[in-house]
Amino acid sequence: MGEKRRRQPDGSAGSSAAAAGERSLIAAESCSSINSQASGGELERAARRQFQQDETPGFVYVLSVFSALGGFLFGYDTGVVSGALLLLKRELNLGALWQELLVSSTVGAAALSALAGGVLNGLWGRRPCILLSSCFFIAGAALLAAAQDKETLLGGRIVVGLGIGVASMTVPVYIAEVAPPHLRGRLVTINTLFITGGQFFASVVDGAFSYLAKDGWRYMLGLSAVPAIIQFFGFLFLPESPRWLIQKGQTQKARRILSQIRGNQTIDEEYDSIKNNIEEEEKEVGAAGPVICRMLTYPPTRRALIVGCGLQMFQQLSGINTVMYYSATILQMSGVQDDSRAIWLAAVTAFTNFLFTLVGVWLVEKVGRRKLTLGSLTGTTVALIILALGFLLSAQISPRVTLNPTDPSGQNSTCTNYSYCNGCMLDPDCGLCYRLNKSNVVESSCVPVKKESTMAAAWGRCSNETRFKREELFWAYNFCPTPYSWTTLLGLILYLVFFAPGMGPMPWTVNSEIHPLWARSTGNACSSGVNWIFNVLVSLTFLHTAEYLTYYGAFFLYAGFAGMGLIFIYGCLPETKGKKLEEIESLFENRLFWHVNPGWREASPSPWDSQLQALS
Ligand SMILES: O[C@H]1[C@H](O)[C@@H](O)[C@H](O)[C@@H](O)[C@H]1O
Repeated sequence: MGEKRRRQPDGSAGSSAAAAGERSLIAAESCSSINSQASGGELERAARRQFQQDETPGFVYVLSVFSALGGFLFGYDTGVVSGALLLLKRELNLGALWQELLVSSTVGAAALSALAGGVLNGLWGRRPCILLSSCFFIAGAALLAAAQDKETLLGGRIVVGLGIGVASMTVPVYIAEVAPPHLRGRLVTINTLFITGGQFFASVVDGAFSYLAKDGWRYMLGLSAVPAIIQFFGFLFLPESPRWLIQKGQTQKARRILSQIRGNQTIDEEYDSIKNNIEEEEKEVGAAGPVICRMLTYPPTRRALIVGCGLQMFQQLSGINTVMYYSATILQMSGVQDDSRAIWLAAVTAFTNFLFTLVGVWLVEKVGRRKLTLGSLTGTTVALIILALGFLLSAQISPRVTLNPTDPSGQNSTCTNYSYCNGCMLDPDCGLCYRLNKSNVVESSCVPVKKESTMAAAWGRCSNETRFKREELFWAYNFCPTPYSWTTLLGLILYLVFFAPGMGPMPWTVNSEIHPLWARSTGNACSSGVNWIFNVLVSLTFLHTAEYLTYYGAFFLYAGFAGMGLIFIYGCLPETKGKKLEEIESLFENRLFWHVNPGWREASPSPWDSQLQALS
């Protein structure tokens, strides 16, 4: 199979590209004869414009945007819950266990349904799976908005999670299968742009409805029905992936859809190449036995699976979701005291993530997947070290506890045993009550936190919010007032600036393209499952990790994981930019880590590059 692929013209982007290329060549030639003075730059731009016009009919964008609504819902539903919980815990009197259940049930359900989504994608196709996920989103939103008790809320969050899992594994695959090679990376990355856009929108909605103390959460959780309904009706009219149809032998329908997607181009060569590839793969790997077993016993697909799952694992191990889910807490720890100010600053964090994912959309087809991921993870590692140093500095100059009041009920509390704020901050049951003299902490005491709200102490000077504010007392839960807070803030911003363009989107983008068609659904199901499982592990253990290792220890740990990720990516991730999906399997013919394959570093020339070569 590798042999045959090598016989294909190197770097060619397929038949449609060739056909379109011919037209662009003619166009560019006539252009140069009209104006023989035209500079190389103008000629290049003209050829590129012409080529891209022919190559990318608007329909591909319509398909991508409608399917990426699944990404938007993934981001919205995972992001909105933190704000909704602030209101819910007061209205329904939710304890810590129920709060954790409402957050992690969604992510757990997403992990299971992403894994099951592989089978469904193979059996039913991509379109029914996208429709199914929008049904889950609509049903979940309705349940949540109408919930009268916490059990219904839990049911709604599980249903939403089922939708997220199926969408997260299907959408990138669908977009990759309908996109032309030169735009595939960019279009799949748009899905992650929609994820981070959903997270940002959720934080704005959280901020806006946080003032509506009664029922505000119903709007927050129910609003996601709107994009889900749009997606559902849109997809009733949108087509199945032609690659999946060819695999299932529905060749006539596949041809019709392929020509609809490719607009005015001839599709014969693209169609033949997909079809030959499927036939060859069946001959070589056989069609018997479960797909996962065939993937594991055939070296190129086994390697692609390791790379795909490894990328998703390191994405989560570098701590993105502790930063996203706990950004309000991190900001409070760095000294932002007010609850609603922290919510709005968390919206700024989400916006930074969104904005820099946009940079990734722009860069992915320019610098390629490999360089983008390596650069992004290097910056992320440095930012994690800065974050950790910020916490370390804060811990080292942690203010002393100077007062030791006794519990009026006579009970012994561990809080009053701490002599420094740092110990007090790391104990989830305690907070620091203090006064400020200029910027120095004075008259400080470590006392138990109220059970119902972390905004005040259980007893003593800081137990009544309005009173202690009037008396110019401050209450610090989860943070210590120090002059080094800005280091943490800087680390947080730098983290997002580096993470968002590469490590955020590339694991999804690369996974959508590295598996051959017969293994694509299963490969993506496994890697998305790994993503969700590590998401749960990292976000659920964050607070405990911080308790045992301290905050700086936790962030040094994530920096260590990110460093390991760098070695993994350097040794294993090939460049897939500009390659046809059918060509990519040959990149995994060599053993991982064996030597860094020189072919990996440089992307093959893009289709219009070869046209320009022909012109010169
Ligand atoms: O790629 C996405 C994105 O980076 C999100 O911000 C994050 O919350 C997800 O876990 C991740 O998979």
